[in-house]
Amino acid sequence: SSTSLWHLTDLAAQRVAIADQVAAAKYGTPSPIDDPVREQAIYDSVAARAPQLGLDPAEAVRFFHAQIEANKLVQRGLYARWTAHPAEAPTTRPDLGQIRPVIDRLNTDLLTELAATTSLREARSCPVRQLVAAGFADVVHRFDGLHAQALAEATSATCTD
Ligand SMILES: O=C(O)C(=O)C[C@]1(C(=O)O)C=C[C@@H](O)C=C1
Repeated sequence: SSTSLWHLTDLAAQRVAIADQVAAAKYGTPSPIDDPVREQAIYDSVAARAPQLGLDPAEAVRFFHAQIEANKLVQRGLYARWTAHPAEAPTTRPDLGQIRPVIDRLNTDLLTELAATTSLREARSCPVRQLVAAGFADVVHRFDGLHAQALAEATSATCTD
């Protein structure tokens, strides 16, 4: 099992960072930010894999709900930025079909690390440790305010109250 929340937090930060590519893939296309079918597929997959990792499916789904809300927070923030300042909008459009496998991999790694951090996430010290880890990740990933806010959202479901 893990001795810190760092790896889990770094994985969440990588998932927040990849939202930039997702937004660039969808911006200016008819594909909406929200894809409920894709979200449900993630929740179903997470819930199905949770028990063999010793995780409560509902708890695992709650954690991934926060990851997806964080991702959408970045996408919406970037859309607003790009609409207000078209010069900042991406000039090339990545293929969502190539980004989702990377997200799938991050989801798998997050689920594994969620299981490895169960005792840390249940500890009284969890909230302050999570706050410190997220602040460190903001610096390591050079996050701006939008991405730092998203990582705060993503890590809001780490500790089990
Ligand atoms: O895969 C997408 O289309 C995304 O926008 C990423 C993501 C996610 O965080 O996994 C976020 C919003 C969508 O509703 C579905 C999934």
